[in-house]
Amino acid sequence: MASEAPFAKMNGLGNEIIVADMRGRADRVTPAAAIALAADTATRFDQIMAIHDPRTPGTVNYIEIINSDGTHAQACGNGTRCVVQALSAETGQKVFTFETVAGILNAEEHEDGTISVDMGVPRFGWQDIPLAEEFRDTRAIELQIGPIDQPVLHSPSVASMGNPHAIFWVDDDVWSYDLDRFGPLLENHPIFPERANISIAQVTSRETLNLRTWERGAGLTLACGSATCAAAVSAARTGRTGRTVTVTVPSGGTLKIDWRADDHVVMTGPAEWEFSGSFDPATGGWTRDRQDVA
Ligand SMILES: N[C@H](CCC[C@H](N)C(=O)O)C(=O)O
Repeated sequence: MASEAPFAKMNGLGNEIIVADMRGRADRVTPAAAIALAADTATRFDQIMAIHDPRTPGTVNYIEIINSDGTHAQACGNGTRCVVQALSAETGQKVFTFETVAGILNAEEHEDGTISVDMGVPRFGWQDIPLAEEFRDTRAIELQIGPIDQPVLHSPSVASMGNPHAIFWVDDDVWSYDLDRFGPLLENHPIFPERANISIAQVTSRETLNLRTWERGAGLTLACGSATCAAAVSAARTGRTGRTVTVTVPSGGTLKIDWRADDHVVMTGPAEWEFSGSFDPATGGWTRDRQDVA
């Protein structure tokens, strides 16, 4: 058995995150370990952010992102803020360049403790999402759920923030939809060969949105950073809002999204530490650090 690795249970606006310190070791967090940690109420999480030694000069760490079902994700905005806060608390460093499977990611902790993550450039081509068939205009694709002549949700915008997103626009309260019922059907719809994160968005002004997300591989979450970015850019490119918006997520918190003139999407918000422990990356067996016990 490999030795135990330190971890911190954190959250980004209620998005449940485990930051796993895998620096200085060659093993990986296994899908079995992820599934075991997700099944335990104390360590229940939406994503594990596994911090590994850097692979590329100019980056501080390689980060692997694992969903609660044991599958991998290419992006996790809320988790990235948690990684920044954990590393900043350890080293005092404020500006970071990470590498993920989707590329290079820059992030910065501000004086007030909030953290901005440059989530990169959104992609809108149907092959980039990816979709299973050609759609020239991904601002609204043909996809609906509910009765054929009276769909409950229809014509989502789709976007890639490194990971696939579909955003369904609604006029009324985002809470009036059974996302726990529609989410799994849409996540696994054949139009999305790599599945997709499914969101419902209500535009409340030129600068504000309400958003709920069913996450691929994790289900309903209290916040999803990359979905917030995908919703913000989709709202702007469909003329619903300007390029800077504040998005209210299910936890009641807000994320600020700025789709900059250079096409990069910058997400700003908080991160919160809950407790620390150590775990076995092969099995998910874990213990809480003693100083955390009241
Ligand atoms: N919670 C994450 C997104 C996780 C996306 C993941 N569920 C996927 O498979 O793409 C965030 O804050 O961006």
